[in-house]
Amino acid sequence: MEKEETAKMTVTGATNNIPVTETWMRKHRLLYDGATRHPFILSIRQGSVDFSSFKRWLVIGQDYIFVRSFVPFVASVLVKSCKEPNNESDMEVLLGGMASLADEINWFKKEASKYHVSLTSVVPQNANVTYCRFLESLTGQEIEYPVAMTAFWAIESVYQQSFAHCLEEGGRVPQELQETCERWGNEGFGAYCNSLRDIVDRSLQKASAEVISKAEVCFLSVVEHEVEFWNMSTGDA
Ligand SMILES: Cc1ncc(CO)c(N)n1
Repeated sequence: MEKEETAKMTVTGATNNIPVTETWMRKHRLLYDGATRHPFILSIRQGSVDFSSFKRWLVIGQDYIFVRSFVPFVASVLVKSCKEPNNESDMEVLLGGMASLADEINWFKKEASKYHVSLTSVVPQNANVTYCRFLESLTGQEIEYPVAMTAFWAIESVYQQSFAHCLEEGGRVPQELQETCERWGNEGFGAYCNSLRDIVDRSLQKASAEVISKAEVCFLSVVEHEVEFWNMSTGDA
């Protein structure tokens, strides 16, 4: 084995046949599950969630604010992807992501009017403000493509896997939250997350050890922000 390869392996723990994202998932499983199996998510799955005005305000109002900040971040990733070699399929996947965000924004508006949540007067909670700032910090030109892509994949995947878990056999999702769970937990969204993951793994194959470890740190930050996002459901975040 070449010296350089050995160094790379030490940093990432990756071997030739295990994708980097898979090594992260194994290494950080507990933390990751802390997000996808958060007590709030489990309460949705078990049907014990109290979908009172406060929870609606969280799932609709706070997430609407998050998604609005997510759009410029995704746009910045799209711009980066255009400068990558062999970018055609990346661009298409990211454009698809943009289209689904447009759809999401409409859905939030529809839900908001159904439940009489005023989207323009929702005040972002601290955890949300911090998360949105984190997204903004990742839009700069100096952020490498694999690092930004890692954040993008992690943000979408945590959400997809959380809501997919609610829909798995044995769940008792309340009727009013069924559509929410299906929106992010459906198989198509899962396939989209896998495409994002493949882009991350491919872009990391060519990356330096420094970029790979930056991407790993970024992955961990996303998971922590997701946990904090759901911690808002207890009202003392
Ligand atoms: C907090 C949060 N994370 C991820 C997503 C996925 O789009 C979302 N809508 N909200």
